[in-house]
Amino acid sequence: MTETTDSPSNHATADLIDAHGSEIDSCHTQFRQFGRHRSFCGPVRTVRCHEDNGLVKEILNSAGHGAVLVVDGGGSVRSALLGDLIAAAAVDNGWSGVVIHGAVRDSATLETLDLGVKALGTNPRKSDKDGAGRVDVPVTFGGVTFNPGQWLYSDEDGIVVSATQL
Ligand SMILES: O=C([O-])CC(=O)C(=O)O
Repeated sequence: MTETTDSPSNHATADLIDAHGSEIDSCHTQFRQFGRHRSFCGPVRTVRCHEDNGLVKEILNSAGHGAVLVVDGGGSVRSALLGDLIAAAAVDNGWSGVVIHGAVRDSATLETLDLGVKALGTNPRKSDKDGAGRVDVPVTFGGVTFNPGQWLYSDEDGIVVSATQL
């Protein structure tokens, strides 16, 4: 059987670490999977915010061009930074995934969406929408600094980040 070269299945994180371990970083945060896409990859965009998802909503409502939005919510699970409506907008706008160092809600619906979603956990409480935070700045968690423009590969085993597309 022939597999296409851009299939995420060719980018198992364990294989990437075995092949490129000294050049790529592996995030040690233990995320849960939420979206229907268990394997996803793409160039990194970032948001840093705290219990306010105004910027997350704005960015995921703009064209994603196959990118992965990495949201550093400071690890707070006191409110959700993503729910089903914003996630559906991300699908419509061509994002491949969202990694949230924080919480999501509407998790049953997230399971049905053609999107990769990783987050620490869930909380039904919604976040503020003041738009406080920063866009496309380096963000750090799980021993990894995620820089806009790097490539992120995610699957059931974890998340790895490379300076270039692998
Ligand atoms: O609006 C929010 O804060 C999150 C949410 O519930 C959604 O995306 O549907």
